Amino acid sequence: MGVPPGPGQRLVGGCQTGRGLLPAPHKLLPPGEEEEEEEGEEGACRRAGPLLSRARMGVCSAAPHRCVWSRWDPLRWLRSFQRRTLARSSAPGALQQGKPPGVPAGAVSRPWGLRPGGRRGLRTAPPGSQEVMLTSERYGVRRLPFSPLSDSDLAFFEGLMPGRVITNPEELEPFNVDWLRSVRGCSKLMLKPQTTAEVSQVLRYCYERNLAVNPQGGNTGLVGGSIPVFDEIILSTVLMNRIISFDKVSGILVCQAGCVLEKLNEYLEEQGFIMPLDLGAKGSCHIGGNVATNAGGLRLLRYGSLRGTVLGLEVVLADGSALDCLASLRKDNTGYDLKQLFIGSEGTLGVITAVSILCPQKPKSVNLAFLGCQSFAKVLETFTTCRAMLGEILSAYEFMDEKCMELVEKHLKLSSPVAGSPFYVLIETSGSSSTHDEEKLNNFLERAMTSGLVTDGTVATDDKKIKTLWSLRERITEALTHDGYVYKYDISLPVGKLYDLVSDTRARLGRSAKNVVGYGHLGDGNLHLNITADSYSHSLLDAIEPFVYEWTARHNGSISAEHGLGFKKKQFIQYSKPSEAVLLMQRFKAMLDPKGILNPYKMLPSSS
Ligand SMILES: O=C(O)CC[C@@H](O)C(=O)O
Ligand SMILES: [Zn+2]
Repeated sequence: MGVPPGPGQRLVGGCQTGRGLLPAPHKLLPPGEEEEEEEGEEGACRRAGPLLSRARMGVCSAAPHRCVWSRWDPLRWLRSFQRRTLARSSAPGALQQGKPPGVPAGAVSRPWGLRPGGRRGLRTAPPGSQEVMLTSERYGVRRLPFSPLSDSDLAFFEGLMPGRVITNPEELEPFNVDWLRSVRGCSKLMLKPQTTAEVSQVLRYCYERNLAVNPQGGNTGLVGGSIPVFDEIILSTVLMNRIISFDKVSGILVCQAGCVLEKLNEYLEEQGFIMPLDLGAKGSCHIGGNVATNAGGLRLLRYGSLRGTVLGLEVVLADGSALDCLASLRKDNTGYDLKQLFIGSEGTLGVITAVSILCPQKPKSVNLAFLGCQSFAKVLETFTTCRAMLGEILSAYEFMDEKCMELVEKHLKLSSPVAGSPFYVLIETSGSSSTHDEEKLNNFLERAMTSGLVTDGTVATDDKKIKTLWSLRERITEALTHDGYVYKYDISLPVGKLYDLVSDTRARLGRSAKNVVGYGHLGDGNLHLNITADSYSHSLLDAIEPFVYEWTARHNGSISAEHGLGFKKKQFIQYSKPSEAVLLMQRFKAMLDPKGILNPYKMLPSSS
């Protein structure tokens, strides 16, 4: 299904390097330009769709095959894009079966570089083989007076869930260290319940015995919230992975907390639906953990936060009592909305065992534009323009700076089809009519290019290319871990100020940091400021904190947009919440967990 070349244009077919053929059209060359043949091995070129490039020549070094793109008139391309849209819309059965970002059904991604099944393991070379320092030593934490684990405790748990009681230190190791290799605990026991009743029995026992418990999902958190600080018992949701029900009429899914986000999405896609959230960690993270941290991710701009899409929860409280608020209703105004207390409570108030969640229809048409901007002001103006012109079909607006792209290329060997700009934006549309969506996207792109908001770019409309482009953004976190020790900041700010924090931090740290990068969910006003160094250093940390938090508070931002406070940020909550609010949170904690056994040392400051 080729696309007819526009007047004066020659269509250059797929990358014809032996057997590896990219579906035509691969690229469009203006008249008079010769395609440069590059030496390359067999294989498919991973470059995304047609390029919008202003007078530039570059080489896509996607291994193992290399291809070339050439000088190019964006408007000519746009016109050809419009013609294709029209041609497609008049063809029978022209609806494009687009896919949302992420992996095609059946494929297993390795987000965060994780192996499935909750075991950490890097897709690429490990970021560092050094031993991770114990959190208690690095941060000077004192153990609270919980009971130590006894042989009779082990005998009780073994009797309760035979074969699902892990005590082997080697087996426990990956669950005692976070994926970033920045915090480490020394738990001697991990339990793998399968049912809510088992979670209930475990907690009842722990509560009576005064044993501390660390709930853990896919262990993909970035603030040390799911790793024990001392010897807390790890309560894993890994075997609680059953889908309980899905109602195709309402789109409401009910499932256990340990279901992996990507698996849920695959299950829903088969029924014509998707999960309302999508994260880089989707291949490993558990829905219970997503809800416990109120994870945001890449689709929040379109489908809103979990505070809106989660309709009900089942939670086991610290004393073992189960709270069944697993409603599957869009509307329910009977009393306080208790589930909201547990969403984002990071396992400190109860253990989420099941979730009821509202899922949107799978969009029939998805397009992705990856564009280069010459300044952050242009990134902002591009956002306001696309929001106005794309309206309801806009489903993601992500940005990243050139440093991010450099690191993704350097450490992961991914190649970007668009280069040479200080900023990049990724704009996704999701809708129900490809003709309508492409027309809107065309109009927007034309405006963005003719007005100079965007100087370079590419557009993808098929699943594979969309996925390739998304990985440039989704794998930044992974690339950063290969750059050294990473200091992470997940900040909400008035969108106009978003990048000032990156520039100010860069200027402040000078050469003491290896790299200071900024990227994130611009459409949600969420910046991911990441700083890398060869290794962890107290003095660098002192130069960053509390500077970043003070800066954020001064600009009315939040020091945790979507990652939570976990262990690493809990002492800084006052930069975003007044002391009265923190006090009230501590009172809720004391009421629901009077002995403080649930995820101790996390989220709330040690003393107010
Ligand atoms: O690594 C980070 O700082 C951000 C991770 C994640 O929230 C993302 O948006 O990619
Ligand atoms: Zn994020």
